[in-house]
Amino acid sequence: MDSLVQLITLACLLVAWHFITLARKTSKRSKGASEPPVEYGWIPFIGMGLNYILDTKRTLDKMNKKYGDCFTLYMGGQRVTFIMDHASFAGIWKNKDNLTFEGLAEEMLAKATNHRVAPGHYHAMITLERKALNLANVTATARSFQSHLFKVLKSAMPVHPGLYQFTSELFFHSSIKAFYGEVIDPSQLFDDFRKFDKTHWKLSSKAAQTLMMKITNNLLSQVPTLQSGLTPSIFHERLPARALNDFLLIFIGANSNTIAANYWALFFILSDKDAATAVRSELESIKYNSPKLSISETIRMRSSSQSTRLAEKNCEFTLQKTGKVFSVRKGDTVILDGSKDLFDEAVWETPRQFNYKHFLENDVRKLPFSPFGGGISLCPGRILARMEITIFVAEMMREFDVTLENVTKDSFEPDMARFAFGFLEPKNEVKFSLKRRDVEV
Ligand code: HEM
Repeated sequence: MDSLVQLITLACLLVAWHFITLARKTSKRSKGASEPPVEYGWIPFIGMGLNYILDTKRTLDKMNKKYGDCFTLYMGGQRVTFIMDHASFAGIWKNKDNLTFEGLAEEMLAKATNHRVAPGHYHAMITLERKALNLANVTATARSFQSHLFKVLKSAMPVHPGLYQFTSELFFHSSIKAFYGEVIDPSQLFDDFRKFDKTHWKLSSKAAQTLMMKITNNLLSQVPTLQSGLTPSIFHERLPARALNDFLLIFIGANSNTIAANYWALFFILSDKDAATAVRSELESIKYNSPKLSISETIRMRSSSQSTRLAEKNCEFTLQKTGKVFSVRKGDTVILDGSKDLFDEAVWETPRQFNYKHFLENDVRKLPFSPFGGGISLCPGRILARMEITIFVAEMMREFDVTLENVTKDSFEPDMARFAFGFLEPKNEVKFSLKRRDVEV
């Protein structure tokens, strides 16, 4: 009996091996001359998928060192080509007929929400969102955000174990009120949001999907008619209920990025004497240069977003730094990752250190810096995000003397878990104290 089991096991292993070898040969066979080098990894089918999920940054750095600025990783049966030369991004973004975004975005949304939008629906939603986030609406939302923030700051401040939790709660409260109006009670949403925030980068996580549905349902039950905040102008176009859910979800999800950005901006400015002095002196005037520069520098230090495209046809692109032409196949995913150039010693004076002068002394258009993506998927919330961060930092520093306690090397460490999915969170909480300043605002 034992030997029969062994025989069957051996036969199964042989058949499996045959298919694995066949699959690997097939996927390697049609490699064209100008295709980027491919890394298949050791595990059949999964390929480099596990390495990438477990430690994205390390995997990309390793591959970049091995192959240069363009390479393909075979992951979960798919070919994903990475381009790490920022100078080449503009050309990719311009090629919007061959390299598209919508299908991928629908896929990501389906994974995050467990709901597949109707074909073409994502495009309709985003078009509406772009229209809604026009300058007038964004300015009104930012003003509303400022007044809600101000109200909370004026009231008795709750005690928090650390600056990140404090920032999250304060920002979430004020931004949700700014969007959905006075009727909403953000405290009913916050705990679920934080749980979601901790898991959402694992887009296919069941827990993240359940939490997101809970948050949107809670939100919808609180704001059935959407009578105030920014939302009425958005919903003039009457979306069906399901679309409304997706829509709210995108807005809520965007908070993850902005919260982390607010935190790091405040933290970096407060822990850098020069930056803090420059920002404080400008808060008294109407000139707001230093906060803006510090925010750009914060984004450089801690954003980790990628820009993703799907190849609709076989197509070619040129790597600007080397002039080398590469091709991708129809169906391949193309990911633009600018993280390496954000720390390039040839570009930044002190690449690993917060230095707001990086943006003072350079023409931003010439820097390898596009944290909000580009082309058809350029972030529609970028202006609002920058306004909110500026307001947050300004109000905090105007209202309080904020003292960071026990700042060590560990306090500067980002948590890399969210790398490639947006702004990095801090790995460690920083204790702080607040002393109200006696100023008229
Ligand atoms: C610091 C804060 C933020 C950062 C770093 C950020 C970054 C990004 C990036 C990198 C993309 C993808 C671009 C691409 O694929 O090329 C994106 C897309 C997007 N962002 Fe943001 N974002 C932020 C805040 C916001 C806010 C506040 C909102 C909404 C109010 C928002 C809404 C969106 C939406 C809807 C998309 C998808 C666009 C599309 O599918 O065409 N983001 N963001």
